[in-house]
Amino acid sequence: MFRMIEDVLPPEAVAELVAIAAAAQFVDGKVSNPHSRVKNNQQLHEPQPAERAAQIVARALLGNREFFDIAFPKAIAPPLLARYEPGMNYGLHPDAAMMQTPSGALRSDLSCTVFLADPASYDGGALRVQLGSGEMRFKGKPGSAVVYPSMTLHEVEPVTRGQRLVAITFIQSRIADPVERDLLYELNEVAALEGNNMAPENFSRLQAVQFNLMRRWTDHP
Ligand SMILES: O=C(O)CCC(=O)C(=O)O
Ligand SMILES: [Fe+2]
Repeated sequence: MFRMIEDVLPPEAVAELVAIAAAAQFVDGKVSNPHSRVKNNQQLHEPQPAERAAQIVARALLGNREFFDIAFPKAIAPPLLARYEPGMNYGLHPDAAMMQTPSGALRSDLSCTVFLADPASYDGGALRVQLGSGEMRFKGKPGSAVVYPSMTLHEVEPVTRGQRLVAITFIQSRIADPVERDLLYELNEVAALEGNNMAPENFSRLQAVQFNLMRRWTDHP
């Protein structure tokens, strides 16, 4: 499932992240993927500002109802600020299945980019997700986020002007299977939208289906 979520971060949070990025040192993005031959960006590596940035973005995502409903998050990797200057890109790649985080290993089911720069302020730099012989391209406004399956091949197109600043993170979902996750999201949405129009006894039966699918499909702790 591919979802753009608007206004994950309020303008003040975007401004704080932009200020953190402006004041901090960025390093070659290869620090976290030393063997990558396609990663050509920069990332924030100074512990204190990186921690503050991660906290702002993680809190906003986990507090966002739409994100919660779509992702069924069990754990998220500390969001990382990444920067692309003219000439930088991140060539076509899949995201690793397992990642180490301070709170343990995480299986990456969903990937997320939170956009922090005004799309008019840079050229290029779209996130392009390959879908067979088709594609989806995302270049969101500041504070918006795109959530997409980590199993896709995707790339960040070369930036040719300005600076692309984003926060990126990876999410382990309580529902590992993408088809099951999307089915339950749809069912929950329809139940939330139409439940009040149903006879109460039918709504209870529908809820039993929602809850029992959740029991069957979620990872056991
Ligand atoms: O910068 C982005 O939007 C995505 C970067 C990416 O694909 C990654 O870090 O794995
Ligand atoms: Fe990626």
